[in-house]
Amino acid sequence: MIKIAKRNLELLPTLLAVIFLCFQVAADLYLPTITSDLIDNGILKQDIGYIWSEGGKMLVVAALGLIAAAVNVYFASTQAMKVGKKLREQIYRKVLHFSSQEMSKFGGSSLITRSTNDIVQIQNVMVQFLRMMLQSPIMLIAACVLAYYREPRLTKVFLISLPVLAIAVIAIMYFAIPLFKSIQKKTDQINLVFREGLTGVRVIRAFNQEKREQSRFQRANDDYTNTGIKAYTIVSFLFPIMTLVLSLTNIGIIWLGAHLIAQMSMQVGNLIAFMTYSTQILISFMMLSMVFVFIPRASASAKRVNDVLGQEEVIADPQNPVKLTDASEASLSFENVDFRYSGAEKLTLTGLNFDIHAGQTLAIIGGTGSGKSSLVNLIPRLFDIEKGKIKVDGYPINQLTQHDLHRLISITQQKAVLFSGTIRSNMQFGMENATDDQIWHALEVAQAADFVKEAGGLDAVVEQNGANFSGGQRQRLAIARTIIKPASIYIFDDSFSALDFKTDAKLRSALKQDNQLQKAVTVIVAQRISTVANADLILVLDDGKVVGQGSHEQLVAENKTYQQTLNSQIQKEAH
Ligand SMILES: Nc1ncnc2c1ncn2[C@@H]1O[C@H](COP(=O)(O)OP(=O)(O)OP(=O)(O)O)[C@@H](O)[C@H]1O
Repeated sequence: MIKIAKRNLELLPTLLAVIFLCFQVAADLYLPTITSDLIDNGILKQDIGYIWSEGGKMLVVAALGLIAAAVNVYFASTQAMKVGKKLREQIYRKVLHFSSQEMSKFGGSSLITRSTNDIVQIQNVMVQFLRMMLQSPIMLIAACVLAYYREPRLTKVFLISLPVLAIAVIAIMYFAIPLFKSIQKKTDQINLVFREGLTGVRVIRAFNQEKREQSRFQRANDDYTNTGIKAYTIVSFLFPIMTLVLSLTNIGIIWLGAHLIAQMSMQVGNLIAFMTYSTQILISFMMLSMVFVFIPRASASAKRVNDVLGQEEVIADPQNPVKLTDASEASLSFENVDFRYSGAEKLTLTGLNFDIHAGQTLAIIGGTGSGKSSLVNLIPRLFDIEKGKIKVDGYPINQLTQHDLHRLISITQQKAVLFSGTIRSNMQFGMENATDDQIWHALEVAQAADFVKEAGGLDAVVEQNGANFSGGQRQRLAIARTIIKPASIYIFDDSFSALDFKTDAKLRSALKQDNQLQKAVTVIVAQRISTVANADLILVLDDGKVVGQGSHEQLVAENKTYQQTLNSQIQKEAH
């Protein structure tokens, strides 16, 4: 919490919040003194002039206290909101740089909880800190001193009531704090189930699994609700205990005070003032204890937020990166590359060696799970290799900043991802200042122009995840976005699989004729031989190893795996 406060609170507004809080406390503490004077010197002596002047003073002090409180609330709340805003921005920025390893460490649902619910906990405690946490101790100490100064004989009552209250607060904290901490984890679980249900809603309905999913959600929801009920039930005991102690304390004070007044050794005004201070002491004590109940929950949240912000990136930029020059020509080479997913026993890819140059196409073919996507994901450094060297345009990729490396590469992932917006905004992801002509050209090459025209042109709406387009249309839009970006290496990871044979052939021939792509290296991952047959170099992958490498003709003549794949596909088509 302290770390977050230090980094994100602004000095001047925080200081102003504290200063106005002090004014408010001073006003609250001054009021009982005026009341006491008003009773002893005004009411008891029936001095109407004095009553008017002290009454006026009370009004002014109360009004000033109110204004100070309002100003304090304004600065405390705006600061807390700003801290929340900064934390959300920092988390989002950080997450955008996370590799898959870091993503899977936290999990998407937990990252959402951390950037919403956890930050709200921190915000709430920030407001409490700038109000109650500072106000309560100042008030508590000052009211104790002033009460003692008013009537030391009555302070005996506190020797019983304060320890009773302290024991009650400690007991409540002991039971409630662990529950508050676990509530955050349970929120993660609710989000996880909810998110899975939302993304898989069609599958759930198609398999008639609504009841099963509903009961899975209910379990997570019940778990969260029951923990919350338990925690707040325990905390709710604080108020009755506090009211009881407050009433008993007042009875004790009145009882003792009445004796002293009867003995003529104390004035009525003093008793009234003392009782006000006593209420202030007990309320401050309770506020302070409430804060101590909520601090652990917020500090658990702060830890969860700090864990994300402090996460070291597995894939880091080099300390002295090589600068890109315009002179370099497109090329891609793998030298003895081995790769393994973190925690995996077996190497996912072994002994990869190839070299490909501007204007050439590299195709990667292989069965499911053979390592095709893993291989292409190594090029933009989505994962780091264990051994060997990968060079893009002659630069070893680990010597470039990731920003520079990503400038050289344009990729269509296996699962086409589109963002909500318009066709134009999605295309501008590839090139920020793309003109309409450039966008239409990319759409033509990607065989997407026709359906985009039908959908209403470049301003046609794209729903979340591109849900208003078919799988094949989404793939073509993703391909167009890849093509529009000026790059040295164009990667299409199984991007043609949802296209029919005719569109696939037309698209590949348009890619070959495109000026931009002719100067670049094209990498195509595919399962269909027809998609890869025209490539300059074909890698045949099997279980992470290259079992064949060469042109289509060479592989047809010499490579068994390739021949088997070809035969099985010819037979399939014949059927
Ligand atoms: N993020 C990951 N963490 C751990 N293992 C992974 C990860 N992604 C893939 N794998 C494993 O690596 C191997 C290669 O997977 P990869 O996705 O590269 O295959 P692929 O040839 O692209 O398959 P497909 O054609 O089905 O897409 C598989 O055994 C898979 O289980």
